[in-house]
Amino acid sequence: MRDVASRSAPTDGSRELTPSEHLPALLRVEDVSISFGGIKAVDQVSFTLDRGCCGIIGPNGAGKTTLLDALAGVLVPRAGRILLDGQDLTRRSSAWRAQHGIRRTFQRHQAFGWLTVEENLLVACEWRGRGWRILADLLAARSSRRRREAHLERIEHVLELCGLLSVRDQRAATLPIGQVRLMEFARAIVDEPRLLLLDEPTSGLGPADTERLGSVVSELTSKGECAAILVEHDLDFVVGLCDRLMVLTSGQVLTSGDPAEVCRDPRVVSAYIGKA
Ligand SMILES: Nc1ncnc2c1ncn2[C@@H]1O[C@H](COP(=O)(O)OP(=O)(O)OP(=O)(O)O)[C@@H](O)[C@H]1O
Repeated sequence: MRDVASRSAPTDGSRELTPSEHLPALLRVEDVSISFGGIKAVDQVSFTLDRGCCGIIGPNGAGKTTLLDALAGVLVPRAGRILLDGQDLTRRSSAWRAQHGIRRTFQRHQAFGWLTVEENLLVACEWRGRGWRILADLLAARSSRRRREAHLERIEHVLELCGLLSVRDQRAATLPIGQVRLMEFARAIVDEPRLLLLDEPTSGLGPADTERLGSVVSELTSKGECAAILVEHDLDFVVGLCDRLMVLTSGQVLTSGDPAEVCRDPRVVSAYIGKA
């Protein structure tokens, strides 16, 4: 089965359109399959993403998290390929992918509880600083002190965006779950990712924080600073935020395209929304 989720692709998934027919897509997923024993968790899924935000919805067990795991390098597909800028990363590690601008948040939070909020973000910046961008970092800031200052400036900006300035010096373990999740989101965006993979980021957030998170994702993706894939059960949030929507059922792409149109698709209504 082939499906397409690029910003300007048609809803029937019949043809891939990228900004330039000559440039490779930011992300290309080709016939990816992942099994756990006899369970086909992801079954020949294909799509491309160049920019914007692509939402993935589907019933429990549809394969959404497994697909994100494959994109993040947590799982290796049994078949198929994943390409970033045309480069095959199917068998690359999570660390390699992170160094190349892929960031992931998890359904279950993975904070460094003993570090402060600011330190959690600093870890993300400093780690990347020792990676492939070290030369750029060295040119931008000739001493580690100056590099640290640049990171702190960026962190300050991201903490403000995410409404976390007032808790910057608090240990992550002492925060309520909503703020921990916001901090993890902040940590994922602090180092200016190219591809953001968000797994149920609104889980545990109140309405105000959900709105804040949505507006930050929208700002990042609409400016073209990064593209995002959003797995989410909150359909209103997904439809409001995403410019593409892909529906997974039993590991396969049921349909993809414009979110409002996809939600009107009778197959989606009966398989997912349940109001046929
Ligand atoms: N580590 C694992 N071992 C065995 N089976 C697994 C494993 N992870 C996922 N599965 C199975 O793979 C299928 C897809 O699971 P996955 O978690 O990707 O679905 P999902 O769409 O993210 O569901 P949810 O919305 O509940 O998070 C399910 O049948 C699940 O039970």
